[in-house]
Amino acid sequence: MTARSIDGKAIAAKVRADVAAAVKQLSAQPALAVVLTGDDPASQVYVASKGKATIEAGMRSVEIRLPADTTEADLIARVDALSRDPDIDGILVQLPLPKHISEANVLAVIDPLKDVDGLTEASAGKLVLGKPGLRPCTPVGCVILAKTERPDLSGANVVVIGRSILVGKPAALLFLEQNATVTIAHSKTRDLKMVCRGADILVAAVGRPEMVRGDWIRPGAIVIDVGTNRVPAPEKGEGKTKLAGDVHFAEAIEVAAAVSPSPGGVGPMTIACLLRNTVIAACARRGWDLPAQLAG
Ligand SMILES: Nc1nc(=O)c2c([nH]1)NC[C@@H]1CN(c3ccc(C(=O)N[C@@H](CCC(=O)O)C(=O)O)cc3)C=[N+]21
Repeated sequence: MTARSIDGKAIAAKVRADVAAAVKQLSAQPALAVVLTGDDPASQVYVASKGKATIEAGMRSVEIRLPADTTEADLIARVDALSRDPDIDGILVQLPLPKHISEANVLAVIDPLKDVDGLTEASAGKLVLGKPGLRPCTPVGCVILAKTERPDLSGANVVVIGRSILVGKPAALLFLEQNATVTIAHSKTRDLKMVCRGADILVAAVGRPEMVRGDWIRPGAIVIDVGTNRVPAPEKGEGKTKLAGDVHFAEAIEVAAAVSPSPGGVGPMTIACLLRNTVIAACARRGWDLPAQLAG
């Protein structure tokens, strides 16, 4: 059996079209600020695609690139200035930050009303409590992709590999909100392969290229690959690299019912959800009605 490859690009294009139509109805242009500190490879990929998508959706993109040796105090001052700037609607501080900077201290100065990444204590608290709020983009993208294959996730066994604040933890809570039975697996999980084999929906968010092999997957499962890893690609020429997911795609596609590939799956959805959150944040903060395209 060969599985379906879930077309994240096409599904994201639909979300982006809705966002662009919504933006046209607003009385001013929302602005999204992105702060990139240092040179994490997954973050570089993200920045490249994001600015372009923001402008295509009719919004303003502000990009702040800081060197890896930026001090925590400097970064906090920059983020704080964005929080106070009335013309900025969304703030995204790219993670991971360089080791000498406390992520918690930096995230703490993001105005929760501008928290389009859903990473502040206010947003995380709302997610845990089941209150409406800005939800993290990548996890929302995972749920949307899973639902294209299985619209009712109620009672599904979901295994999330990875417990990061950016993906694993919020993804688990969002699947729980869909009434799934959720397991969070991680580096200390015993017999990880067998845990994964119990999954109807397997979400891989570990950051280890092709770690999930065919025999980790239950026949007929839905596999969502969140990994964005840069790996050497000598076939493309010396010193060249390519993107690889956390899932061994060629093996997975032989076992699963559907596989969301990386690239081409969750990545484009992350960007689409970020644009969507920016419009939602702008409307809430500025007291505008949320255009119908983004309601619900
Ligand atoms: N605060 C924060 N929020 C994030 O959401 C966040 C972050 N930090 N740090 C870095 C990671 C990584 N990330 C990606 C998003 C989209 C693609 C993406 O669109 N990838 C394309 C590939 C594009 C290409 O081929 O160059 C795809 O998967 O098809 C990749 C990576 C978001 N991240």
